[in-house]
Amino acid sequence: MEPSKATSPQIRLEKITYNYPYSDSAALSDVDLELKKGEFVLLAGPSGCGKSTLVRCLNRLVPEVSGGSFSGSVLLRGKDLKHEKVHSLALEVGMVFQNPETQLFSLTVAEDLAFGPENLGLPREEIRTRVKKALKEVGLEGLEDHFIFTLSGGEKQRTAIGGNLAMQPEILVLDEPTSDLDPAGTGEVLELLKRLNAENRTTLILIEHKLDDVFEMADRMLVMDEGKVILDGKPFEILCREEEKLRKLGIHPPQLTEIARFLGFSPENSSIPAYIPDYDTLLKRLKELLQASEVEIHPEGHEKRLSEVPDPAPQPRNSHSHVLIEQLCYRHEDGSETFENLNFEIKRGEFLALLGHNGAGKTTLAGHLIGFYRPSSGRILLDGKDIRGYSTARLSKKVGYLFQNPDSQIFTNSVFEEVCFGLENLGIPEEKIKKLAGSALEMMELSAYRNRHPHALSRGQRQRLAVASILALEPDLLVLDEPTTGQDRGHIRKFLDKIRELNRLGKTVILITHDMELAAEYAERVVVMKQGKILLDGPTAEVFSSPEELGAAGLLPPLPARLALDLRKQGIDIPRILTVSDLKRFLKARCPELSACRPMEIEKIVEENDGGEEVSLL
Ligand SMILES: Nc1ncnc2c1ncn2[C@@H]1O[C@H](COP(=O)(O)OP(=O)(O)OP(=O)(O)O)[C@@H](O)[C@H]1O
Ligand SMILES: Nc1ncnc2c1ncn2[C@@H]1O[C@H](COP(=O)(O)OP(=O)(O)OP(=O)(O)O)[C@@H](O)[C@H]1O
Repeated sequence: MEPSKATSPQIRLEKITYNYPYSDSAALSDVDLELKKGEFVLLAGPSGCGKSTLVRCLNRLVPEVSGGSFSGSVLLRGKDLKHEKVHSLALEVGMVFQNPETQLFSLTVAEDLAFGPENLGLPREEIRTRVKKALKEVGLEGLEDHFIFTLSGGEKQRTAIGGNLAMQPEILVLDEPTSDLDPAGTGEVLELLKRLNAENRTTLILIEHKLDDVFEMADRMLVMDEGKVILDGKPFEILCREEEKLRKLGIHPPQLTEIARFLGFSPENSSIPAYIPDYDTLLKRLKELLQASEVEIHPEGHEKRLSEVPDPAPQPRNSHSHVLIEQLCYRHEDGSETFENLNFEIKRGEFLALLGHNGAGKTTLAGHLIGFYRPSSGRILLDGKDIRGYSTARLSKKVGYLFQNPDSQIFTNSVFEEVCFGLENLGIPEEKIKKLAGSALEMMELSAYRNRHPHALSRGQRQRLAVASILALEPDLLVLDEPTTGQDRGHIRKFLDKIRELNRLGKTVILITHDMELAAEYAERVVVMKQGKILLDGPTAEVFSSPEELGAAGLLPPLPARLALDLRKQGIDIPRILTVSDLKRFLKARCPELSACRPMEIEKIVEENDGGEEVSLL
């Protein structure tokens, strides 16, 4: 939707500068910004750059609740919000926070959705209608009477979004609303946002680190750094033109733009209008390029060679069992069954990604390894020993468990104390504790915050703190439950590179994630769960070559894997591919002219290859 120049701004921020209490560095610095009604704005920026702080100015959480020193004005439809109270703005500005648990107050899902409308004093019938509609919109029909504390992470996130929808606000701010959702759930929520924006003209501000699913939907992208808005424009243009700058900030381009740009679909030349190619266009372009290069390299035909392409050689594996789960059955207190006779083995030194839809049982399974859950029947062996009699404290020496929500594992009053906490419990000498804690903080780029209260960190910083606390303990088995929430891609990669290094030194890693791109890049084995059962289990390339089975679990292979699969189906000679880097490497080897040409030159190649057919890529 093109923002109309004629309409006056719905929101206007004038010269906003803000410092949190006791903080000498500004979280926001001289921000001027206008948003029009009905705009769909994507707000990106490295972890800690001020995104959450900025949006909290819109409903006066900053500074009314946060305190600190604030200057400048926030105007909503021309009205200065200076004298407004947070609760009075709830009808106008809805906010879905990063951590859904901070905004779920009621006992059951339906009660939580009704909470806002009840506070507005709406008639009973109207409340019922709104709740029913919101339940449907967020896909929680059937779960209305479930207790909030029994919901999986993704189900909680849907409840938080539903609660806001029931309020029908004019402006909806969503802080990483899909970070805990499975790919199918993410698709549903994004469709919903598109509909709200198109049909109700709800102004949307979406904060996201992973841009793949959202950059095409937004009209406008804002990029922040160090408390300032540094880029403002159309998402595809910013992502292509400013790729280097964004990468330096830790904002990685979506896979689609990275591949598109490599293939020459790019608005870098300002005389060319921005054009986002869709999946089929990329597929067609790749097919053309690879067919042309096949004729050159293998004029005799390609069928034979497809079978010659070897799949990645299986990694030699240590056969020593690290985790052995035998006939595991687990029932929650309410009698609902998550596992029935589950069998599963993880070898020492494996890097395994555990995938599955929301509520599949991933967290429940992982929680058994640290004693949060105890089998109803069956047993779990760690290094051949039954852990039945082991306390969680004892298990935590062997198993480093990173919670889905970092706030669940932060106990102390300073960043440094937090990292020392676990080490002290292990009775390690003080000097060694200081050393281990110092290097874990450095690894997670948190040394500058060592004296700060953990809750005065941004969400991404808190997540990194939780990781630092675990890495300092140097456990043999690392269980990372969605460790990427709230992190910018730069920090995610640094962190996972570090985890990979530890894995190469012999640590076993279980990565629970909804991010297929990261699973494809880092894991050597992928296990897919569906409703408490293991649906797929195998080497990563093999699992991501089974789109139908993955689809049954609500998952989709990452874009480069899908492209390669579809090309193979069309008889093109291409091996299994998992990452954009693999795809680029393969294309560079097969079509050397591609890496050498710039966008305008690509246009020429297309004209030549198409033999006169008018297909303009740009
Ligand atoms: N309560 C607080 N007291 C002091 N400083 C704070 C507080 N909350 C946040 N900050 C700091 O303000 C800066 C901006 O934080 P903010 O949460 O707005 O960042 P963000 O861009 O939303 O980060 P993320 O992507 O990690 O959520 C960060 O440097 C953070 O450490
Ligand atoms: N205390 C509980 N009582 C009853 N049911 C529960 C309880 N805790 C979890 N469940 C249910 O068990 C199922 C598995 O939950 P789990 O948190 O393991 O899923 P998950 O695969 O980790 O999901 P997500 O990706 O959303 O985090 C879900 O349907 C959840 O609603």
